[in-house]
Amino acid sequence: MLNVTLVVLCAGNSTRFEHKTKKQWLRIKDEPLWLNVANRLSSYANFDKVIIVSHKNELNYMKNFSDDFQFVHGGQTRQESIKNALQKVSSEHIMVTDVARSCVPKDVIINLIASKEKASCIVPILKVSDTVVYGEDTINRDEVKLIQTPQLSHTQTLKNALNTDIEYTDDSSAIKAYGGTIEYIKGSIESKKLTFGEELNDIFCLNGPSNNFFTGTGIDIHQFTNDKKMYLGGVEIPCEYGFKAHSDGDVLIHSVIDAILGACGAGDIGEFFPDTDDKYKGADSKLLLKEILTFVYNVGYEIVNIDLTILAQKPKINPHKDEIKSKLSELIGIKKQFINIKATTGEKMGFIGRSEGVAVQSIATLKYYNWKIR
Ligand SMILES: Nc1ccn([C@@H]2O[C@H](COP(=O)(O)OP(=O)(O)OP(=O)(O)O)[C@@H](O)[C@H]2O)c(=O)n1
Ligand SMILES: C[C@](O)(CO)[C@H](O)COP(=O)(O)O
Repeated sequence: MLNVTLVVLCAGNSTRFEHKTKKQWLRIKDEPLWLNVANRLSSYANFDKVIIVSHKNELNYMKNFSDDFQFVHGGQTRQESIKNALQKVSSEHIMVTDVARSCVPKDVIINLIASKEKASCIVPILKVSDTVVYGEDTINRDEVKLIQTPQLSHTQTLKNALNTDIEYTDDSSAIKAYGGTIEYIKGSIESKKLTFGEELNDIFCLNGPSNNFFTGTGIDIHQFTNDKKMYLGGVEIPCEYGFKAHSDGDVLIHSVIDAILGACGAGDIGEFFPDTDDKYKGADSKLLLKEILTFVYNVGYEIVNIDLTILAQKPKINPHKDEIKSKLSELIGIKKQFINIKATTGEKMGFIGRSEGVAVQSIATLKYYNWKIR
């Protein structure tokens, strides 16, 4: 073993990226970028361990993709994320990389490892050939270094250096401020960081997503109660009953949420909004759907269509179908033509037929966000 742990930082919010999908979740065929980076870098060297630092909302979902890595929660900042990972590192050295640097070549990894005893922190850099102006002054460009990742640090020195309230933008700045030594090696233009949306055009080393479609089903059932208003698909339906539930009881939205989660392999509504959590008591299901959609878009999907069937003896659904479709279209952000609503009674049989409650079955189809054609 190398006595080096690889840490892949994937806990950022991709705020400056400004795409619906976060950088770390762009698909390369069927592989999210974070997994592509982790697999590729770990194939270049025999790391003791590979740690993936994940956004707290995405950690459980990430675990579905690989058993080969250890997953830890990220923090509010890049530095906090590294500190969380450091708690799990026992090797003498640590290599920290940004998932946003998706095309780091093998020779950079090999050179970092070969230099590991030379200083507290080994840093790949690019020199600058353009004229550089700082404020009003043209400065000596030979003195300018563009600092890249991955950086390889002595683990204990990095721990000590980050034991501070000062926020550093990279590991080497913290180690330098702590008094550690730095060794610069040649970086690579291929290690360019993906920060802004338009920089996607510069990523040549990666294929786009596969054209696969993903289908999920959802079923929800709620019993009538006469002390609540009835909501179906975010629309208030005039009826003597509402639905007994921890939330507002919008059985249609709950069923659609489960279908969407099913299509992207993300479990079910209860895993996101436990009915034991007081936070969701009386919750507006439109907001729950909004939260699920943010998650689903963040992790790389788009919604193609939704088809659903409402099983209800009462109320009559037909007069409300169009309004429900319009509301769903507005909430989900797909055209009305991609939403279909069917309704059926229970023919007076069973709990539907006896007008004890309503069930909704939904099917959702999803595809990957195609970042290559934007
Ligand atoms: N709290 C954070 C913030 C950032 N990162 C990671 O640090 C790297 C560099 O950050 P950046 O490229 O700025 O990514 P984001 O923080 O996602 O971008 P933005 O600042 O635009 O939100 C990325 O791999 C990012 O996932 C992290 O693990 N934890
Ligand atoms: C660590 C880094 O990639 C070195 O250039 C850079 O400082 C990260 O900055 P960000 O604002 O967190 O993207």
